[in-house]
This record gives sequence, C-alpha cells and structure tokens, in this order.
Amino acid sequence: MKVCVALTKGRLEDQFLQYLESLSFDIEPLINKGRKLCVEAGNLQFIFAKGADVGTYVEHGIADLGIIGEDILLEYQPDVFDLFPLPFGECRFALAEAANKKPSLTKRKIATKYPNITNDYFRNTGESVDIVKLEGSVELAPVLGLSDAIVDIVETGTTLAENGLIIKEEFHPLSARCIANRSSLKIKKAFITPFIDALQGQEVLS
Ligand SMILES: Nc1ncnc2c1ncn2[C@@H]1O[C@H](COP(=O)(O)OP(=O)(O)OP(=O)(O)O)[C@@H](O)[C@H]1O
Ligand SMILES: O=P(O)(O)OC[C@H]1O[C@H](OP(=O)(O)OP(=O)(O)O)[C@H](O)[C@@H]1O
Repeated sequence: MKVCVALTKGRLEDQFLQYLESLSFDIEPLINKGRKLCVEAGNLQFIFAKGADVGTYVEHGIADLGIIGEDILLEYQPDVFDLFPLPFGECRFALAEAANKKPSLTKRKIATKYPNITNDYFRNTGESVDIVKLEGSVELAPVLGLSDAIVDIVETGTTLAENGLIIKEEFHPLSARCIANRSSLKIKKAFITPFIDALQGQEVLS
C-alpha cells in the first residue's frame, strides 16, 4: 500500500530533501522531478503543494502525511494530527515597526500574511487594531505607509533590518512539522510507522 506525503513547495521542500538525504534516503527521484507535482519513490508517493494546501490535502485524506510550516498550521488550523517537529524551518513570529516610528494616536493598522495569528495576538494584548492582509513582502507595508506595524515570521532578522524595521515583540518559536491524516494513522499504521520513525531518527530509511 502506498503512503502519500504532501510536501510544502519552496524553502521547506529544499530543507526537507536535505534532511531526507541526511537520513540516507535516495532523493534522486525527488530532485529530478522537473515540473512534476507528484513523484513516486519506493512505497512513498510525494506530492508538492503550497503550505496551506498541504493541510487541506492531509485533512481530506488525499495525503496521509504532510510536511508543513508551523506558522501555516497555526494560521489555517486544518483538522489533522500534529505529529512532531522537524529540525528545520526554524523561525518565530514577530511584531515589528519602523525604527523611527512615533507612537500612534489612532487605531493601528497591522499588515500580515497571518490575520488569525495577528487577531489572537492583539486579543491577548487588549489593543484594538485594523488588520491588512498581504500575501508576501510584508516588510514593505510600514516602509510605504500602508500600515503602522507588521506581524510576520523572522529568522535571521536580516529582512527587517535591511528595511529599517525593528522587533517590538517576538512570540511563538516555530519549525516545520510532520502532520498526519487522522484516519490514515489508524488504517495505514503499519505502512506509515517506518517512515515517521525514520523522520524522528528512530529507524533507518530504505
Ligand atoms: N526566513 C525563514 N526562516 C525559516 N523558515 C521560513 C522562513 N521563511 C519561511 N519559512 C518557512 O517556510 C515556509 C514556506 O515559506 P516559503 O517562503 O517557501 O513560501 P511562502 O512564504 O508561502 O511563499 P510563496 O508564496 O513564494 O510560496 C513558511 O510557511 C515557513 O514555515
Ligand atoms: O529574518 P529573515 O531571515 O530575513 O527571514 C524572514 C523573511 O523570510 C520570509 O519571507 P520569504 O522569503 O518567505 O518571502 P515572503 O515575504 O514573500 O513570504 C518572511 O516573510 C520574512 O520576510
């Protein structure tokens, strides 16, 4: 029986493949896939999707397992089993604003790719804000005056620094996570277990 694994395309895909290689997994078919979005390797089938869609494919049981950023998991909350963290994709959420920003006298505008996370954050602080949803390059928003501040993920801090922004608060350390479809975990347990054990360094992959 095949086990289907949904991988987040892009940055996490590269890091996951490096991690698989470090576990002695033959990543050749995955590297040489060209523009194919579905690749077989032994009894595993890998599909390549955008982060939020990885959660959707796993929730709907199309994929048994998924490799997804914790930021996406927290934002979209798919109904999946969150199995364990992986040792890459490490970053954290941060609230940031322009280094020379004067205190705002009116309701602040916060730009972000993560409206739910941002909403929860400000519900906790008790500050009422307007959230502006962006799809990327969020650091542009305060620079160009679209927002007073941003909530985004930060790793090295380079993007913030090079755009004249400073961190006001950091919250929630994040990493890539391995998630599973709830039914697959029971029905395909015997097939899934060797792979998830290997991902946790408990068994050699073949
Ligand atoms: N600077 C970073 N450091 C560590 N992890 C990161 C960083 N940026 C992104 N990630 C992680 O990698 C995941 C995918 O990020 P990536 O930039 O590849 O895709 P994206 O932001 O959705 O952009 P795109 O729309 O181009 O696919 C994020 O959800 C996050 O978990
Ligand atoms: O702290 P740093 O190491 O600089 O990394 C943080 C940057 O990485 C991510 O952006 P990404 O490259 O995914 O582009 P995006 O903003 O278009 O999503 C994130 O949104 C920050 O912009």
